[in-house]
Parts: sequence; C-alpha cells; structure tokens
Amino acid sequence: MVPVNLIVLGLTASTSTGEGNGCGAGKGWTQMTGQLRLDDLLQRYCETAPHALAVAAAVDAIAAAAIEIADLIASGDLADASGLTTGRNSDGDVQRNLDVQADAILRRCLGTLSIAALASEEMREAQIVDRDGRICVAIDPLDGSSNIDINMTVGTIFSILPAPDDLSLAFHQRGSAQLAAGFVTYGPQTSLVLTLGDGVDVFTLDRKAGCFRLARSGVQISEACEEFAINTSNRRHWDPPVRAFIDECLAGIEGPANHDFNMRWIGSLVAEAYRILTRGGVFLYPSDARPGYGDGRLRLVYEAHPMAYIIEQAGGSASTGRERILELSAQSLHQRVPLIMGSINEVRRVEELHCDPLLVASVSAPLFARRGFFRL
Ligand SMILES: O=P(O)(O)OC[C@H]1O[C@](O)(COP(=O)(O)O)[C@@H](O)[C@@H]1O
Ligand SMILES: [Mg+2]
Ligand SMILES: [Mg+2]
Repeated sequence: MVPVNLIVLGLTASTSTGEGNGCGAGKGWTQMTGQLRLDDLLQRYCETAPHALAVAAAVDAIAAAAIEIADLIASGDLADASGLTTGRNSDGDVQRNLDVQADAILRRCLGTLSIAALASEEMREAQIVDRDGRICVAIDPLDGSSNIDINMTVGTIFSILPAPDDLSLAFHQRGSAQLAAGFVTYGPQTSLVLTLGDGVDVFTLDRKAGCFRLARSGVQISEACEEFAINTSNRRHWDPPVRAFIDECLAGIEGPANHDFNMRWIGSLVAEAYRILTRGGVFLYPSDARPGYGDGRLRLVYEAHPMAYIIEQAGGSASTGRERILELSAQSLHQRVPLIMGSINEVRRVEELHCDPLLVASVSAPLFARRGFFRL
C-alpha cells in the first residue's frame, strides 16, 4: 500500500458564512480562505475509520490525476486533447480522444494503490486488482464529453465503496454503501467536490502550488429552488409525470408552483451538479420513449450513485421519480437509471407526480393549472 502523500497538519482557515445566490432560504455554507489543503483534510480523515486510509489514498490519487487532466484540457488541440472521436466504448457511447486519455491518467494514478476492484465507463468489465484491497473505485473519467470540442465544462466523477468478501459483487452494492464520492469540474476553475460521508466540501485547484485548497465547507442545497435543468428537445418522448412537472415550471407564477423558474442545460452532469450545489435547482435526466432510453441515459454505478451521495450529503435529494437512487444496486456495470436530483422540494414534487396519475391529470388540465379559477 503506497502511503498517501500527506503534508503538515495544523493550518487554520479563517472563514465566513456564505449563501447561495439562488432561491429559497439558502442554508449556505462556510466560505473558506483557501489555506486548508485537500491533503490536510485527508490526513485528519485518515484516523477516523478502518477504511479511511485507503479512501484517503484513492482521493489523493484522483486529485493528482485531476491536476494532470486539467492541464491536458487547458492545452486543448495543442496537446492533442480534443473531442475527436476515436471509437465507441463497450456501452456503445461515442468515445473521444480525451475520454481515453483521462481514463489512462486515472488508471495510472490509481494503479499504484492497493485497490480491490476498479471500474470505469471506458472499461467493458470491472477489473479485480488486489484481493487484499479494502476499497473498490468506480470512475467516469470524463463526464460531459460532448462539450470537449466547444470548450465547455467537463469533469471526472468517482465513487468509493468497501470491498465485499466476494469481489464479483464489488459494483453491485447499494449506493448507500459508498464510503466517499466526488467529482471534479474542469471549467474556468478546476474544482473538486468531495464527500467523505460527513457533508460536502468544495476545493479549488491552486495551479501555481499544484494542490487543491478548501473553498467551501458544509455545502447545503436550498430546499426550494427556481431553476430547472432538462434536455427539453426530448419533450415529446417524456412520460406524463415528467411532462407535468416541467409544465408546472414553465407555467411559473401563473401555475401551481406559484413562482417563476429559470432554465439551464449544460449537457454536462458535473456542471449541473456544481450549479445546484452553488445556488440550488433541480436536474432531470428521466427515462423516455426513445429506443435505448427506457432507463434514461446516465449510468448508476459511476454517475448516479456518486451524485446522489453528494447531493444527499448536501441536504438535497436524488430519485428515479419512484425510488431513492441510493437504495438501488446495479445488476450490470453500465446499467442506466433515470436521475432526478437537487433541491428537496422539487424532487419530492416529481415523486408525487410519479405516484399519482390524478395529480398529473390535474396539472395537465389547463383550467385547473391556472390561477384565478381554482386557486385564490
Ligand atoms: O446529450 P444529452 O442527451 O443531453 O446528455 C447529456 C448528458 O450526458 C452526459 O454527457 C453523459 O456522460 P458522458 O459524457 O460521461 O457519457 C452527461 O454529462 C450529461 O448530463
Ligand atoms: Mg458521464
Ligand atoms: Mg464519461
């Protein structure tokens, strides 16, 4: 087991309380001055639980890989880090040059650690690495890859699970078994969002020093929100509950929601999640009627599970519309799942609509939905 590259403890960070600039009564977070480094936080965490050293080592390795990937992305075509299509991965998705490079960097950085099993979006099957390892790691090396060639935010997502006795079950565990989860956004800033099971912290890459520094601690998502994210080009394929929810959002102050909504769609799960953690909101990638989209688009093990863990740790909610994402366990590595996540009130509303066809019908009836007829 390679020791974590941990540095001095004892740095103190001065703090101030911030609030999301979004809607609702934002619970806010603690804004940090950036003196506390990821290494410091990992070192403190190392002593907390039997798995903690292995988890800290994996996070440390992923952070090192993220610094390399951030450099690569920033160089773009100059470093042959492009959105050029190189083929398809085992799940049939278009694979870009950068998907392959990010996967190689992460596997090299994680490769020196004692990890029981490793899974990646870019690998056909999970790999058993070290039977004595205490943890299993699942990665989406590059999320939002359709954004690469337009210079928009992409990211890396990771999930860390305990190693079960039977390693063939490594990635068939419930999402609630996760020990840690996080993601990195490669945008104007490179940020690392992390939960070790006790809240959510956001770190910013200090490029000069080559380390991540704590920027926000104890992130909390506001319960209500005024922003939704969904790929509306698929509207005609949606199920009635999803259509009803979005119709409510679009009706704004004149509809049952009784307030206006803004809309964003970046096409990059990491960027949507970062926005929700910053100013609230709700994200939906539901199942729809297109061939191959019966379970939505996003993958359970290395996209929905880690995102759900982070969002719940920040006081939000993540659901298929019918079930809590963290209750689910995958039948296969690349299994897809509908994902609705974000501010708790909006996710609850989507769930209500999924459970109650009469409610859906009432939202769809134009007179009922309008203020002035049935609402005072
Ligand atoms: O192009 P669509 O259908 O809007 O899908 C966008 C979604 O697909 C993804 O890009 C899937 O992730 P990958 O890029 O890792 O395959 C998400 O980041 C994003 O939310
Ligand atoms: Mg992805
Ligand atoms: Mg990907």
